[in-house]
Amino acid sequence: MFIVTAKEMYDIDHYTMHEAGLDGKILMENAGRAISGRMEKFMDKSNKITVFAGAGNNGGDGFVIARTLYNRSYDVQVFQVVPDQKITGDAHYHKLLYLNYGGRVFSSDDHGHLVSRLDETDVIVDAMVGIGISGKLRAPISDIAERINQSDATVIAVDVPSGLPADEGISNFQSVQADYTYMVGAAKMTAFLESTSPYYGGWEKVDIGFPASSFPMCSSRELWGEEQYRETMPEREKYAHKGKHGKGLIIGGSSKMPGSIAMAAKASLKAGTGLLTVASSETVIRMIASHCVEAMYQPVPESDGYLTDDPDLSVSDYDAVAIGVGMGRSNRSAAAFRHAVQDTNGPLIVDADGFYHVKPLLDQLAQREHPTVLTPHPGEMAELMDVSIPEVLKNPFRLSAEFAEKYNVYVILKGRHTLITAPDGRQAVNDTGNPGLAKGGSGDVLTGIVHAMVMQEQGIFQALCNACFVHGAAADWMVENSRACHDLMATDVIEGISMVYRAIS
Ligand SMILES: NC(=O)C1=CN([C@@H]2O[C@H](COP(=O)(O)OP(=O)(O)OC[C@H]3O[C@@H](n4cnc5c(N)ncnc54)[C@H](OP(=O)(O)O)[C@@H]3O)[C@@H](O)[C@H]2O)[C@@H](O)CC1
Ligand SMILES: Nc1ncnc2c1ncn2[C@@H]1O[C@H](COP(=O)(O)OP(=O)(O)O)[C@@H](O)[C@H]1O
Ligand SMILES: [K+]
Repeated sequence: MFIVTAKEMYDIDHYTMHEAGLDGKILMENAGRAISGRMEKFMDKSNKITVFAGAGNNGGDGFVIARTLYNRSYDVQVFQVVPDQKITGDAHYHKLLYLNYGGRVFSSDDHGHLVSRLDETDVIVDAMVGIGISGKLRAPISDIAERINQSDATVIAVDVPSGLPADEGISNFQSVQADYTYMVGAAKMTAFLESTSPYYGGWEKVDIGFPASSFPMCSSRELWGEEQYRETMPEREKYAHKGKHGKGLIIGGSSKMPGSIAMAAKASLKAGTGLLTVASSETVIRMIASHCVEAMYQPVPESDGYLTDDPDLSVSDYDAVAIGVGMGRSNRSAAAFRHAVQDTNGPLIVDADGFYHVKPLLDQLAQREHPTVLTPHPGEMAELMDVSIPEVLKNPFRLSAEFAEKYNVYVILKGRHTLITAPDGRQAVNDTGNPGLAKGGSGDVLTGIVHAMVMQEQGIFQALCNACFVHGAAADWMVENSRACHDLMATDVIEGISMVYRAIS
């Protein structure tokens, strides 16, 4: 499923109507029909349905929904939230059809009727404003949005909850709070931002006949889910040997944080790494070796509990190197990062305090021949980019794309909706995971899975998307079957990897 900005959606519309030749009235008919069919799961014939229709094509969708439901004998009324003369074009055509079928349209200026109808309404259809919104909701629609939000009815939004644009970058907004949103044709960016996604309620996408080819032409952003995982995740060959599945190195740990590297190492092995070496201090190795007996261990010197560089550590001998987990921010470790950045001869994954150490090396990352993968959460991303955390949360798509391109890195911006960005601008949002992951150690597990995935036979971008998918799906499986969000531990997530691999292939 593609994720679009308003411009990209309008480009898809334009291509469909003007290149492929499908009439806009038919698109609107398809949208309204698809949504009215699906929303029947929220209601029965005894329910009262009230459609709020605006002036644009979003309102047009509302008139099609009203006609379709009216024609199926539902008790439907439409409240038009703009004067008659504002309804033009395809929306006007569908308003007339609805009237010709016997439907009734009322003005939202008739407050008495509006209030009494809202009191008895079971289902509200919000078709006031879609992706054509500019700025904050204006009166009277802003007042009606408030009334809708106070009502007890089930609120179904058409395309977007009125008040939200498709694009990221907003902070001052007012929106209808939907229980469920039917997004037309493609998912909209704001469905994945922390501040706006809750207004969508549950959601799904409805297909209305846009040519499949129009989406990749206009957007390079997609939602990554089970379908994409199944399509891209490589099978293990019958004659596979351990060398085929990656000889990996993980460098990290400090005496204060020995567990991080243990979890990353276990997750890497669980996720499929053929042969794993853990480079850490002797102190850390003594603490963790019995917890991950499958790994090999390479002691490196330490100072005051922090790793220092070991010039004899042959990072170039490995297929992928992950560095940073549990390492801390001591300048004693800086040389170890320079060494890894200069000499690693394959994908290099940097996580956690590693960002502190690679920030001065970003220009060197840009010159690397092999992929570099950074896995920050929003706080770490803000620090890397010298912007505030609210700025990152407001513009995750744009900031990730700018950073990835500038420094030639892959960025995994972690969160409820983890965003994966390639240096060429491709982006994917991972669909799996739950609040049980909001616990120290979850990120270390992700690093281990990423480390394993980049060594399997798949494109690097797919590998990162599949790593995020497996990480979230493992947590989901555990929460559905044997844990709750409260007690889910990062080590449980490692256990869940097996369940994902067994259940989905
Ligand atoms: N072929 C297609 O195009 C298809 C489009 N589709 C559907 O169309 C939707 C896009 O339609 P669209 O482009 O007509 O814009 P739309 O979202 O209805 O908004 C425009 C209206 O909103 C108003 N308005 C703006 N800002 C406002 C504010 N702050 N506060 C209050 N009002 C505000 C603005 O008023 P004005 O500024 O003109 O006075 C104007 O009346 C899309 O989301 C999908 O549902 C599907 O059917 C598939 C086919
Ligand atoms: N509410 C949530 N829903 C889904 N995934 C989440 C949620 N909270 C955290 N995660 C995931 O958990 C991981 C947390 O990583 P991070 O913050 O680096 O943790 P730590 O460094 O403490 O191990 C990320 O992969 C993130 O996407
Ligand atoms: K809407």
